Parts: sequence; structure tokens; C-alpha cells
Amino acid sequence: MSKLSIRAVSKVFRAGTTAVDSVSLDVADGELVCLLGPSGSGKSTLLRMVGGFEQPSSGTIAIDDQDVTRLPPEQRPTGMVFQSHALWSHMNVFNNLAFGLKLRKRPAAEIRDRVEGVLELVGLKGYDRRMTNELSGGQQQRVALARSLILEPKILLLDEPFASLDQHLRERLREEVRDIQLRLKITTLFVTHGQDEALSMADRIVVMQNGRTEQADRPEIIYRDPQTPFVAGFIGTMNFVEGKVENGRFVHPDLSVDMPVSDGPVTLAVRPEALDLVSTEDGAAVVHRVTDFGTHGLVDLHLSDGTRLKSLVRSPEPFSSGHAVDLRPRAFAAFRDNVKLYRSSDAA
Ligand SMILES: Nc1ncnc2c1ncn2[C@@H]1O[C@H](COP(=O)(O)OP(=O)(O)OP(=O)(O)O)[C@@H](O)[C@H]1O
Repeated sequence: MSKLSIRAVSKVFRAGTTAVDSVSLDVADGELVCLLGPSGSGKSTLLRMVGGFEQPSSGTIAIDDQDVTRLPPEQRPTGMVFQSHALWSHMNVFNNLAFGLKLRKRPAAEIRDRVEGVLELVGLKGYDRRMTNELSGGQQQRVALARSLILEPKILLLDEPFASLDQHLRERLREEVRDIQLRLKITTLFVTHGQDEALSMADRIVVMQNGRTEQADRPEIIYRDPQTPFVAGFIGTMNFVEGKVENGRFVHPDLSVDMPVSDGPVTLAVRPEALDLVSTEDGAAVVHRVTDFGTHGLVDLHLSDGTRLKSLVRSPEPFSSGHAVDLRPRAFAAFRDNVKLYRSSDAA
């Protein structure tokens, strides 16, 4: 049972940059939490503070109720895998993996068994005598993961571990790592700026911006019920339409929907898959481009005020560029001053 508790942690660098701004986060036993956000949002700094590679300016970090805030990395029950694998190239795989155990003066037989076990776990059985520079990028990252896991950390920390790999390999490794994590039931904090990675791997996603957490929720909630326009726009594709509410209706020259909130300006957010199109003679929106992906079509639209929208349609056939269409949003959110006001029934 290992849990991580981050309480009001901030990091101000000497230059005056607030990289992490009073973040609190609990990661439950066996949970995999992804920190997701744009470049510079503070994800790596937060992760590095959990690993002990960076000191918080304020706040506390506890693992299983033990305060580790001031402990150096080697005294924390954490294992970190970095973006660039940082393996020792002058050592073979066995020695890379055995290194930490030798430091801890474990008996040779135990070291052999544990190296063998962890290599099997990451799918590299029999690779122990290879030099690490004779391995592919994906294999090197597997060794880096094995090197962390062999010390049986309570908390596994992964900092964009697949960033240097090609798309195909990245997808495979993310499945493998998730399988291993579930098998070991190891509490994991994972930094990525890839939303697909976060959506496919995480039990919970923490969306970060400017050193703060914008929202922490299960992936499907982050996607379906984003609490701020930033989260709405960062995960998946989102259309935004600026307008205002008058007498319980969102009003825009080309689009109007019921919205039982008080009058005033709002931003309407609607997913491409929740924006139905109907071809008409005198529709308000004009089709700009149609892309046929085989399984579905994506229609780019222009509204009369210049707003651009995307709609996902099952078949692109009825639509072609220059044609007018009517818009029928099925599910949407409205934001006013970054606060979500209202959402219709769940996306169909
Ligand atoms: N050692 C440092 N000294 C000064 N500023 C730093 C240092 N490390 C990070 N920063 C700044 O802190 C902010 C957060 O950086 P951080 O690396 O945590 O972001 P990130 O979300 O992990 O970004 P990326 O996805 O690009 O890795 C940035 O503005 C960055 O320039």
C-alpha cells in the first residue's frame, strides 16, 4: 500500500519563475496519475520535486504518511525514469540493472534472480550481456524502466519516457508499461504532453497550466466535462463560439441553443462529434473543406463572423465545399469568466 500526498507545493526558481504554484494532489495506492499540460506548465518540476531532484520552495510531500520533502533522491522510496534513458553506456544491461542492488550490498544470487525477473517483466529476457548502445531506443527505455523497478520503489515516476520514440513504438510501449504497472499495482506519476498517452493510460489526469492544476479527474470526465475553457481546448478538438445569452438562449447570428442561465456574454464549447450538420439551401454556416478519413469525415465550417468550426460526420458524402449547412449542437458547455455554467445532456 503506497500513496503519495502533495500538499500546497510551490517552486519558485531563482530567476523569479514560479514553475509550480501551490499544487495539492493525492495519488492513491496503485493508481496511475498523468500530469498533462503544455510545455512549461510545471509538470516536470512537480515530478522532480517528488523524486527529490528539486527542492520545493514551500509545501510538503509525503509517501505513506512519511514526510519526504527534505530527503535526497536516494533516500526516497521512489524510482524515476527520465525522457532520455541515461543508461551507462560502458556497462552491459546486467550491470546497469545490478548497480543499485550492488550499492545496497545485496547477495550475488539475489541480484542475479532479480535482474532475470525484471528483464522478463519488461520483455527483454536474455538481453543481460548486451551493451546498452547495442539496443534500440525502445529497448533502452525498457532497460531504464527495469532499472527503476528492480529497486522495488513504492512510487514510480515517469518523465515523458517515450518522447524520443516513434509513434508506433510509443503506442506499444505505453500499453506495455500500463500492463506492467497494473500487474505490479505500483503507484505511478507520469508526465506527458501527449493527450492520447494520458487518455489511454491514466486512471486520473491532472491538467496543468502555468504551474497550477486546472482539473484532476478520470480521463472520460476530463473529456466530457471540462471545467475550464483551457481544459476544454487542450484535450481533444473543441469548437468555441463567442456569443451571449438572452432570455435563456445562447444567441449568435448563425447558431442558437437553449441555455437556462442568466443573460450575458458566454463562450460556447462544442465537440466536433456533438455538432450535427444539416444541409440546407440557406444555412448560416458554409462548408470550407471536407476530409474523408474512411471511418468518418471531418467538415471544416466557417460561420458568418469568421468563427471556424469542425464537425465530425459519419459520412462526408452529403457535404461539399461552398455548401450551406445548419448547425445542431447536441451537447455543449458554456463558460463565463472561465467558469463553466451549464452543460446539456451527455454527448450521445
Ligand atoms: N532550473 C530551472 N531554473 C529556472 N527556471 C526553470 C528551471 N526548470 C524549469 N524552469 C521553468 O519552470 C517552468 C516549468 O518548467 P517545467 O520543465 O516544469 O515544465 P514542463 O511542463 O515539464 O514543460 P515540458 O513539457 O516542456 O517539459 C518553465 O517556465 C521553465 O522555464
